[in-house]
Amino acid sequence: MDAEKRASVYRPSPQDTIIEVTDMTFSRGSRKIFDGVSLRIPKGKVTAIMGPSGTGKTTLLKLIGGQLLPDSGEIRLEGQNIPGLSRRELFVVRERMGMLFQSGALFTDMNVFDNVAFPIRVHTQLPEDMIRDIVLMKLNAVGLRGAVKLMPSELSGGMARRVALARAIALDPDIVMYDEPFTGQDPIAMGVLVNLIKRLNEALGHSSIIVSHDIQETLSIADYIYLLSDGKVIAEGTPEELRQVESEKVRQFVEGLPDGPVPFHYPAPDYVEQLMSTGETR
Ligand SMILES: Nc1ncnc2c1ncn2[C@@H]1O[C@H](COP(=O)(O)OP(=O)(O)OP(=O)(O)O)[C@@H](O)[C@H]1O
Repeated sequence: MDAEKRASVYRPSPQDTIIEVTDMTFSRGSRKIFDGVSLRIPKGKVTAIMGPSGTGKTTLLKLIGGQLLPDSGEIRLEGQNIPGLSRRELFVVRERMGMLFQSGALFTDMNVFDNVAFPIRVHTQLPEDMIRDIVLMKLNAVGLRGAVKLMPSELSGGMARRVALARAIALDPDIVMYDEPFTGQDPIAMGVLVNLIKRLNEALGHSSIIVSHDIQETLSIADYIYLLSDGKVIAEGTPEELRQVESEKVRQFVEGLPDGPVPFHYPAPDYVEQLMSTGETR
């Protein structure tokens, strides 16, 4: 890339950063998941964290949310180091984070209204009439105000995901984290969610972080992407930039190829030897 082009390329700067991860390491047993990762999540934008399966994308969201502690390094939310916070401080910081996890199902014994009201009731002392207005506003934003009285069992998969999204934004978070938001959705529901995530990001001004395997959908709404592999950031940039990177590893990923420099198989002993051996496999 020539100097003039490079100068015009967008990079998150310290001024527009909401989360800064610096030289972070994290291991699970003897397996190093992160080996000195540094990245910035820009304010008000949609940032995608992508990479091969098992590379630690969900783990990164949990580290940012303070559910896991890194072995070393910093994870700063506008200056506050999340791993260094007390439980009480973390509770307050979490009000600023909305999370939409794939497994984060709705409470099945509560109707749509109570599901969305739940975090407001836990985190605030607001009177019920104000809670009602907020819940209706959030449901309206995801197009489901009319579903307010339904039980989760009466919703389609796409509707349930949108109610979960209304719940994730109930407290007007500064950051919304999405873990595989499109998984299991039919193409129409997926398109609705893709648009919704982008629209809400623009309308509400929060910063979105998306972890997803749905490469084309994610690239279509991401402002900035970090590609993780082997415990590190191996590429970053706008969707256009990543599409132009020539590294085979990046190409394999951006083009969604099942195999390439990043192997399909999780590291394993030799297959034939394992089948022939009588040793422990479980
Ligand atoms: N609770 C846990 N205990 C031990 N190891 C775990 C645990 N959760 C995840 N891991 C391991 O940590 C690594 C990273 O997992 P993680 O779920 O963050 O990956 P990912 O990139 O989100 O994967 P995928 O794209 O398949 O969802 C994997 O090797 C996984 O086996």
